[in-house]
Amino acid sequence: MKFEHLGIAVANLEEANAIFSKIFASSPYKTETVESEGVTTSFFHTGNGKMELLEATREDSPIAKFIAKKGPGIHHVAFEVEDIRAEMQRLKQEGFHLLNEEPKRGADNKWVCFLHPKDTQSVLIELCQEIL
Ligand SMILES: CC[C@@H](C(=O)O)C(=O)SCCNC(=O)CCNC(=O)[C@H](O)C(C)(C)COP(=O)(O)OP(=O)(O)OC[C@H]1O[C@@H](n2cnc3c(N)ncnc32)[C@H](O)[C@@H]1OP(=O)(O)O
Ligand SMILES: [Co+2]
Repeated sequence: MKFEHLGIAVANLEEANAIFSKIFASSPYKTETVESEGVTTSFFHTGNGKMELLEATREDSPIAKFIAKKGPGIHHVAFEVEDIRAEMQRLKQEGFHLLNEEPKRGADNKWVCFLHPKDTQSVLIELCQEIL
């Protein structure tokens, strides 16, 4: 498993892009809306992995709920795997609760699956695999 990205929940993507563009001295390399998750994302390259900023597109988005409860901040950590179905099966057998039973299409050309934070020390973990 390899670190892939850190997901940051933001209230205003334009403002957050401006802040992180100054920090990284570069612009996001892409912006993408994933309607199934109710988010618009932007991605920055970092020296090691990526940073994903997420703004809610609707009130029932996980990002809208998170911001309403906790405010903007670190939302999830994503790890790349070679075979997402095999990892999902392995982790399910280990007793983790998967938040989706089938891989779903995420941003930046990935299949994704989330583990429930109640099993992972309150850290939402995303598994992802490149869509070939
Ligand atoms: C763009 C696509 C993709 C990519 O390609 O990178 C993404 O990153 S999409 C990211 C957005 N999508 C998701 O987060 C999907 C998975 N998340 C969920 O299914 C839900 O958000 C959740 C984690 C199951 C929580 O939903 P729900 O139970 O409806 O919300 P509550 O507000 O009632 O929270 C219950 C419980 O969980 C805690 N919580 C919620 N979010 C997080 C979080 N990000 N990290 C840690 N803990 C979280 C919340 O605080 C509650 O805890 P208690 O108060 O102790 O009960
Ligand atoms: Co993500």
